[in-house]
Amino acid sequence: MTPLYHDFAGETVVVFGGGSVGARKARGFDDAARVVVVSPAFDERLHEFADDTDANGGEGPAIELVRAAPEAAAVGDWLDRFDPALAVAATDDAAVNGAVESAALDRGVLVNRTDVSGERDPGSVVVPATVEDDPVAVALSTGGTSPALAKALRERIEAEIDGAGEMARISGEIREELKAEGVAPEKRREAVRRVVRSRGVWKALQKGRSYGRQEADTVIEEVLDR
Ligand SMILES: C[C@@]1(CC(=O)O)C2=NC(=C\c3[nH]c(c(CCC(=O)O)c3CC(=O)O)Cc3[nH]c(c(CC(=O)O)c3CCC(=O)O)/C=C3\N/C(=C\2)[C@@H](CCC(=O)O)[C@]3(C)CC(=O)O)/[C@H]1CCC(=O)O
Ligand SMILES: NC(=O)c1ccc[n+]([C@@H]2O[C@H](COP(=O)([O-])OP(=O)(O)OC[C@H]3O[C@@H](n4cnc5c(N)ncnc54)[C@H](O)[C@@H]3O)[C@@H](O)[C@H]2O)c1
Repeated sequence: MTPLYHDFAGETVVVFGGGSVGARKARGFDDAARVVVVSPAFDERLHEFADDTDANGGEGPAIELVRAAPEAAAVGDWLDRFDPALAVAATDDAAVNGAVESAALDRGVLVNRTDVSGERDPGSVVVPATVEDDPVAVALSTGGTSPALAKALRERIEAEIDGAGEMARISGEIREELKAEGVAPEKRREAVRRVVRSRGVWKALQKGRSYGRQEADTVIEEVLDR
């Protein structure tokens, strides 16, 4: 398994199965993609998300619900209808999940099977546990071996990367500023490395962005001997 970050903007994700797993997967993709859930019944959270018309930048419901229970042989037609970039197999019917997998693979559509772990067909993807502090994103997988461990590790990392989003913005800014000032690449790299590793800057960020930036400037002055 090779981890990648994929941009689903403007794409469709179709989730087969509207139970608790289908609801979690749909929610995971609805910020970026148009999400359609095909199922004969829907977890109550899905009704709430489907009603949340602000979530999609005001452009219609975040999640569309289609009430249907396709048989295995009909799954391909549903994929042709929605032309998704990713299909998620989250029904409680292994034959239907299997059909989602093979119909998707036939069409070159990425597929996530939620009801199997371990070895899978080429072209299928695992959905990792994720922690986000925009623009920083951490994704973690146990290769399908232990989703419960993935969740437990995700909770640890959540605490660990508190403030990382702001740190990314500040250190990115500093990098650009030092470049513009013509600071030699070696010095510039050292300054940025010291900032992202500085306990003082991380601590100051807890109080707010400007405190973090101020502390970072002190670190830079030291490195540049100014
Ligand atoms: C990370 C996360 C993302 C997400 O789903 O959004 C995710 N599972 C999460 C939680 C979770 N899932 C399960 C439990 C109960 C405890 C347990 O059984 O261990 C818990 C924990 C809980 O709920 O507390 C049960 C379970 N999961 C799978 C099976 C099928 C099987 O193993 O055969 C069964 C058994 C069903 C049964 O036997 O009934 C399969 C998969 N689940 C995966 C991802 C993929 C591998 C990820 C990896 O490589 O680690 C994979 C292979 C396929 C996929 O879905 O992509 C999400 C954490 C979200 C978070 O961060 O909180
Ligand atoms: N990946 C994970 O993290 C994870 C966690 C728990 C369970 N699972 C597995 O995922 C599957 C779903 O789990 P769940 O807890 O959401 O189950 P669930 O029973 O709550 O939901 C299954 C949904 O599939 C729908 N469905 C049934 N036949 C269908 C069809 N032909 N087409 C479309 N939808 C159909 C049902 O109406 C229901 O809404 C199970 O097979 C389970 O083994 C995976």
